[in-house]
This record gives sequence, C-alpha cells and structure tokens, in this order.
Amino acid sequence: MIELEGLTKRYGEKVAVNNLTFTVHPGTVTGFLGPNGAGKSTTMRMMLGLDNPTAGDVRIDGKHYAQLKDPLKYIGALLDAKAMHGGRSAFNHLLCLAQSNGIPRARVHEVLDTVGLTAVARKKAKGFSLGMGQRLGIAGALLGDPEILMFDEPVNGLDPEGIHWIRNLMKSLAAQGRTVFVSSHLMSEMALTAEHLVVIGQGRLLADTSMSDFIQQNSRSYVRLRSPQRERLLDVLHQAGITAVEAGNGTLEVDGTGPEQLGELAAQHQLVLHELSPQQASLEEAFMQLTAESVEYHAHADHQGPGAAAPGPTSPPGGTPPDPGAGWGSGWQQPGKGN
Ligand SMILES: Nc1ncnc2c1ncn2[C@@H]1O[C@H](COP(=O)(O)OP(=O)(O)OP(=O)(O)O)[C@@H](O)[C@H]1O
Repeated sequence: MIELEGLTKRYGEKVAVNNLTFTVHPGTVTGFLGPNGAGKSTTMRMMLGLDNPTAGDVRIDGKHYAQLKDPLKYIGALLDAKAMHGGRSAFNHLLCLAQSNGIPRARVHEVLDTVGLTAVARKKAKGFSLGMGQRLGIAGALLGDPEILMFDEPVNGLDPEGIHWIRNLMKSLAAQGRTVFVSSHLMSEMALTAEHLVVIGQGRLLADTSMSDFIQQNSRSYVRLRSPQRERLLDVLHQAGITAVEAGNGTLEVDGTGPEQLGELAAQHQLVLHELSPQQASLEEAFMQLTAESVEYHAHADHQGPGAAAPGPTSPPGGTPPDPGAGWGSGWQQPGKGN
C-alpha cells in the first residue's frame, strides 16, 4: 500500500501540497482527482522520491522510496511518457531500466508484447506518437511486475481501443490484488475504472471515499416524471405533500421520494406515466460540485472571440465551466446533457 501522512510541499510562497494524509489500498483501482494545479503530479512525484516533501511522509509498503532495493519490483509508475531518451529504441529503453533493477531481459519482450509495441520495438522512441509513448511508459511501469502501480493521465493520447485496453489492464491488475493509483481528467473514464477516489483541491484533501458514495454525497439524485395528465399528476403529488419542480419539456422533477412510491401513487389515481426514471448525477457533475471552490484556472466563455485573451495553458481542457461565483453549483448541469 501507499501511505501518506501530513505530506506537504511548498515552492516558495506556493503550497502545492498541503498536509495530505491518506492510504491507497491494494485490490482496488483508486482514482486521484483534482482540478488543474491541485497538486496531483507533485504528490505523485513525492511518492516516487522525485521531490522531497517540505513536511510529512510518504511510504511504499512501509518504506521510503529511496530505501527500496530494485524499486521497479515494488512500484511501477507512468508519470511523464516523454521523459525518456528519445534516441534509444523502445527495446533498449526498457532494457536499460531492466538491467538497473535486476530484471531479466526476457521480461522486456513480455511487456512490449503486453502493450502492443513488439512490432516497433527497435524503432527510436523519439519517432513515437503520443499514444505509442504512453504505451512505452506503461510497459516501463509493468517491467518489474510490481505490486503497486501508479499512472498519471495514462489514457492521454490513446485511441479508443487503447483506452479500453488500459481500463481493463488497470482493473485486472487490481483484481490480482495489486495497488493501482491513477490520475485522470477524463471523468467518464474514471467513472468506469476506479472504485475508490481521492480528491484534492489546492493541495488539500477534499474526499477519500468510494466512487458511489462520492457521487451520492456530492450531487443531487431525483426522479423525473412525465405524464400526458400533467396537471392531475401535479395535484396528486401536491395532495400527498410531495414537491415537484417543472423542468421544461413537460417533465417534472421530484427530490426525496423514490420511484416506487411515485409509481404506486400514480397507479392509485389511474394516471398514465410516460416516464418515471431515477436520475443520478455523473462523476463529472459531482466532481465539479465538490471542487468548484478550489478551481484556480477558469476560462470564460463570454470573453472569447476575436481579440479576447486566450485561456492560459492550464485552463481546463475541452470545456469552459462556469465561474463558481456565477452560480456554478448544485443547480449547474452540462449544456445539452439531459439529467
Ligand atoms: N517545480 C515547481 N516550482 C514551482 N511551483 C511548482 C512546481 N511544480 C509545481 N508547482 C506548482 O504547484 C502547484 C501544483 O502543481 P501540480 O503540477 O502538482 O498540479 P496537478 O494537480 O498535477 O495539475 P494538472 O492537473 O494541471 O497537471 C501548481 O500551482 C504548480 O504551479
């Protein structure tokens, strides 16, 4: 397992990681989430001894990384897929890693095969696409057959087949009893892969919980109703003391009453329902709800256009979430996403 206790990292005035205490357990995929600049990479670097904590401690199976003999046999990591000698072939890159960690040469062939790079094993890594580089980085993480694996944005640059493959790989590694710790900004992917979540914002721990509890605790669940006898349905609900909110397109939303009770009520009054569906927010919505206060880098949709300042390089990719100060909270939903 990986244990963090009071882990803190300062860069001058900036507190990148602030007193983090949590444990990453074996046998499950733990997702590591946080907005841009939250401190995820810094935390992972400290786990691997690449950065020294200002305060606190991180232990890998009870030891500091530097105390591990042949560390690749304990923990394999993909942090930055580009951090390799581009002039070396994929095979030689992995062979160097293997030789410095007492790993047999045959294992290099095995991991190249696992990640699907056997055909390009003799090609120089600098000619690799982003996705091929990711695969090579993952091969390096698997090389020592370690019990602990850590991946920073592993699906970055992978094609759909590659994303599917890495998802199944992580799940099967966890099913073998290994500790799998993975960061990603792709919430839909994380929702399919991780069972447990650690969420940080501005260096601080915001949540350490199961995926299902996280979504339940940080989002609204409700039942959506649609009926051709809408007015009568509203009356019946009102008489039963149930509040329904009109949600457009003739639909009603009810909080705090289950679909069973609503369905039975409608049946008692012989009301026709065209829809009776429990709604649960997505991981993305729950994540944005929890971290809204901790988002440091905002893009502003209404300031874009000719002559407008471009969003900074650390702006959230692929979207322009509303400013929390402008009502980005529990009521906010993704445009065009029926909820
Ligand atoms: N070497 C450094 N010197 C100064 N500040 C740093 C350094 N490394 C990281 N930081 C700062 O620490 C904070 C946390 O950065 P970090 O890269 O760990 O965040 P992150 O959660 O991985 O972000 P992202 O999701 O954008 O990759 C940021 O404000 C960053 O600017």
